[in-house]
Parts: sequence; C-alpha cells; structure tokens
Amino acid sequence: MTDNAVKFFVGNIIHCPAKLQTELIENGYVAVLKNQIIAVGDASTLPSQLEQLEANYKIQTIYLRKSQILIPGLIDTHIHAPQYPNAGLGYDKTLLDWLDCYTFKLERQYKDLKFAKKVFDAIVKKTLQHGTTTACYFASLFTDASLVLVDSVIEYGQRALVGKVNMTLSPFSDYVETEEESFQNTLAFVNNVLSRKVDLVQPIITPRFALSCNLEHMSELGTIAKNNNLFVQTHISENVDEVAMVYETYGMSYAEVYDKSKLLTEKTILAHGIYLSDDELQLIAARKCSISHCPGSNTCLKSGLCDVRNILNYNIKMGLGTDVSGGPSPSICAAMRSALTTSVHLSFSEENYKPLTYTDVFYLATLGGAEALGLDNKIGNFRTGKEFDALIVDVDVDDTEVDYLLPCNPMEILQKFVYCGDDRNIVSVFVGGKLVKEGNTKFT
Ligand SMILES: Nc1nc2[nH]cnc2c(=O)[nH]1
Ligand SMILES: [Zn+2]
Repeated sequence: MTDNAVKFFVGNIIHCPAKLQTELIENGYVAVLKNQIIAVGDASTLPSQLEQLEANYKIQTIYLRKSQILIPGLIDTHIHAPQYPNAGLGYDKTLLDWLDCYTFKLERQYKDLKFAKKVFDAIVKKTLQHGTTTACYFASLFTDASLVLVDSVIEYGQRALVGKVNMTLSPFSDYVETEEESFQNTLAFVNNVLSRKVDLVQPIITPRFALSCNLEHMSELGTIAKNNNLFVQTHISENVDEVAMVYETYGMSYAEVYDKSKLLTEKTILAHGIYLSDDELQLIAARKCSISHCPGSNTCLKSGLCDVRNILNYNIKMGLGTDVSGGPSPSICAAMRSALTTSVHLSFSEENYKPLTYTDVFYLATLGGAEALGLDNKIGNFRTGKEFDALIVDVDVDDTEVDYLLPCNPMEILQKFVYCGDDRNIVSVFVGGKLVKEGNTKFT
C-alpha cells in the first residue's frame, strides 16, 4: 500500500469506547493516513468523505467481508520473552519451585546471544501472528540479551515496553547481579533504548518481585523510573507461599513493600494480584497503579482464581497478560477465554456473582490493556487521532477450529472469535498503520 494514501477500512467495526463498554459500528469505516486514524463513521457518508479527500490523496479502500470484523489490536500487558521455550512445561510445580526448577535454569542461558536472537525472533513473530500488537515484556537479566529483544521487536514492527529484569537474590550464583550492576546495567539499557528513538518501543523498569530485590534496591530502581519518566513492572501477590514469605521477610503486606520502595505510581503495572487484601487494593487504587490479569498462568501454576470484578470495582486499571511461560499460550485470545473460565469458576462459589462476559474480556484485551500501559491516548480503540493498531478477524477461514455454517451478526462474530478462534482467524494485523501480518484479505 502507498504510504501517503488514505486507507478506508469499510465493514463491521467493533471496539470499546470506554471502560467495559463495547460499540458496534455496523457498516462503518475507519480512515487511516500513515499511522493515524483520521476519521471514523458510517459507510453511508463515505462518498462525501472520499470526495473531500480525493483532490489531495490517493485513496485505497479495503472492504471487509460479511464474515469479518475490524477490531483493535490485542494487548499483552505481561509476558516473559526468555521463558518462551518452556511454554507448556513445568506445571507439576507451583510458583516458587517452578522458578527454581525450570525458569531460572532456562533464563541463565541468555548470555548466549545467538540463542537469545532465535527465541526472541520466535516470540515476537508468534505474538504478532496471534494479534498482539502491543506487548509488555520482561526481557533478560543480561543487558545484551535484553537489547536483542529490543532488536527483534523493532525488526518485526511490534509496539512494546521492554524491561531488563533486575534481581540480586537468586539460588544460582551465575544468575544474579549485585545492586551496583543492576543499577548501572539498567541505566545503560534505558539509555540504549531511548537513544534509538523508535516511537513504538520504550524501556520499562523491571524489578522481578519482592523476593528477588531488597527495599533499597527497589527504591533505586524506582528513582531511575521517576527520573526518566518510565513505567515500572513487577509481580504481586500471585501465590499463597510467596505472599507469606514476603510478609515474613518485610513484616508488612506485599503492596506496602512496594509502596515503601516508591514503586507504586500511576505508571506501575503489577502482575497477578490474586490475594490482595481490601487495604492493599485501596492502596493500589489510591496510587493509580494497574493490574495485569494472567489467568492462564494462575491456572497452570495453580496460583489461584483472580477476582477481576472485585479489582475493577476499586477502579483499578486492568489488562490481560499471557505471562508466558507461567501461562502456556502466547495468545491473548486464549487469555480472554481463560479469563472467562476463571470468572465462571468464581461464580460457582459466590452467590449472585456475575461472571465476566465476552465483551468484558474484549475490553480487557484492548482498551483495558492500553489504559494499564498508559497508552490509551495512542491506542486501544478506534478514536480519531489515535494510531491504527488493528486486526481483521474472519470466522470463515478454511481449516480452522471454526466452521461457519450459519451466518452470524457482527457481535456473534466477535463472540465466536473469543470463544472458538485462534491465530488462523486473524487475517491481517496492523501496528501503527503498517501491515505486519497479511492473510487472505483483498486490497483493492
Ligand atoms: N509468573 C511468574 N511469577 C514470577 N514471580 C517472580 N518471577 C516470576 C516469573 O517469572 N513468572
Ligand atoms: Zn510474570
């Protein structure tokens, strides 16, 4: 497609204009110039739109089929790129043993930058294939390997936050760093990423969790985040043994530990949050942090059932995370399904509990994720002025899970995609207006 052309995507469009709200623009259009959405509307007004623009721009029109919908790109708010080779493995353990027996042993291997490149190319390509237009990555403890992930993300055109992992406490003497190394290497990583001046990619400060860093170290990392206006990501309250160990170590709640380290800000993404008390949720809400819900991981590591409805009631920003390889799947579509299952399971033991619906998890996977990552001014839905991160979803593709035997209306197409779809139903993926995955869509 020509770069200075205005592209009109015409057909059925579904997005979330606000928290937990879903809008269908039936027979609508989204007009895109370069990376930006310049107009959204009803296709009946298209002739007058085209007339206005034709004098100055080339026009390209992409007509969606009846079995297709245009939706915003999916957002993974928590994923560990180096753990991808372990996806599907090690679920005989729970969190703390899983870290020692499987995860650290794999993560130690990323001094080998050839191995790093192979894995990072694979995970970036795979997540894009599954429609993840934005990912918030835990990269490696090693700075060079973390920069290899930045290379892969830039090469394949994904939008991403990438963090060098920090940990000074670990069972392995060759997989740990001193506080000084952590501080210096984090600064070097941040400066390297910022110096590339790539709009799509930003560094994020990444203390692993309260059991791998001490208070002083976490405060220093918080200072780097503050001085450079960066986001912070870490884990919180994922597993009962972990929560107990944090209390034993610090004599205060998990959220208080991070608050004491000045890590709780409106630019903080906390993964899991299953066992947070009301006081902790109030504190997290007051600090305006986000929570990444990782239901696939919470199930496979037998961590527990996270009550999303309860967290949303505190007005805490929330998105979905695959948490590969705590979670087995790199797909946010799978995470949506897993969030639905978890919510239904919660409803079995709580009277009058209203389980999440397919549109609720669609919100979490799109605008919710954008809000959690502080990117809702840029992406998350099809508001004019935002960047065009989008997927064309088709439920009538040969050789997939979905047989399209009876016509579906657009909301049913979304519902089918959420419950039955996979990457084969994502026929086109756009990041910042650029086509990064092309399926069987006709460009006219
Ligand atoms: N799920 C998960 N939880 C963690 N807590 C600390 N590190 C990790 C990790 O790598 N994965
Ligand atoms: Zn994680």
